[in-house]
Amino acid sequence: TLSMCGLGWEFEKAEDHQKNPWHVSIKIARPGKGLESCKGALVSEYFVLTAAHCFNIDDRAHWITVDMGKATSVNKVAGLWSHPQYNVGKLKGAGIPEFYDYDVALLKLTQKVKFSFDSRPICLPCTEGTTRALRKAHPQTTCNDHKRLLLTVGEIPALFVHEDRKKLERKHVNIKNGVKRSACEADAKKAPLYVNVTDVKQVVTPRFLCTGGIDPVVDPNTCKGDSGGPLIIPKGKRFFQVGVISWGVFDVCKQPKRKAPAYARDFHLNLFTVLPWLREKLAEEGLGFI
Ligand SMILES: CO[C@H]1CCN(Cc2c(C)cc(C)c3[nH]ccc23)[C@H](CO)C1
Repeated sequence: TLSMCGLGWEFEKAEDHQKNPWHVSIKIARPGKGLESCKGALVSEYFVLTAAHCFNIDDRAHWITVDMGKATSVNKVAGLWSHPQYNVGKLKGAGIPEFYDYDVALLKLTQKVKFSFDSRPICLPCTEGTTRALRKAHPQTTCNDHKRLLLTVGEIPALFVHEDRKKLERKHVNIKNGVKRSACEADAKKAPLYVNVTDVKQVVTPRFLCTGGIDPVVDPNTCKGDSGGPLIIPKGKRFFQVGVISWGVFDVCKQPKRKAPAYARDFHLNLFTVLPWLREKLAEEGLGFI
């Protein structure tokens, strides 16, 4: 059957993971180095989409586990593919210690996920599932139509999910995709590691979507632990992933008492900018890329 992507159970009594059935928690247990955690989104029967910066070059698949919220099982990982153009140290020579361009990765699970109330994939751009979910299912629907419908020019209402002690909280933000975009991106220079940045375009490449700040409204900010989670556009009771949480200027979880400054912005990898890589890696998943 054609599994419906991006469908969450909206009943008030529904469990968090039934409301956000794509949300996964990723743990990396490096021998002798403790535990690192990130978030991700289930995007097909075998694949989870997350951020490349969650992993090191020498991380092994068998150090990674994926938790979908069911108390019982965690999933083991058969493979890890970071985007080939991701290179965190690329600008070290220019005094820029961390570079987040192309910050996206796919994990392949060892077992196929049986879709259920609390495990179901989110809709990805330029797939048949998204065409159906957008109710634009006339055969001529193109990938550009998806972009036009999802990434409208202006402020785009979006959300991400923050996980706090197993509780999932939806955080509502605005993607600055119009006249407010350059102000959003300019605040990247306020990040602690970016004191040597002369032109913000060195670190905010065309691969990013920008949220946060206080204009038009105060946006909640991401924490380091939110890395890899999906940036989601809700549309007509369905949920579409347009970004991957990549990095932020200010980690609100590090200083929970402190109010986030107006320059606290968050940057997300725009999935429309990595479609060839997504198509290639997910070619066998039956997502029907258009
Ligand atoms: C360029 O300099 C900054 C890069 C990233 N930042 C850490 C960080 C990461 C890695 C990932 C996500 C999702 C974050 N959300 C908020 C902070 C934050 C720190 C600032 O806290 C330094």
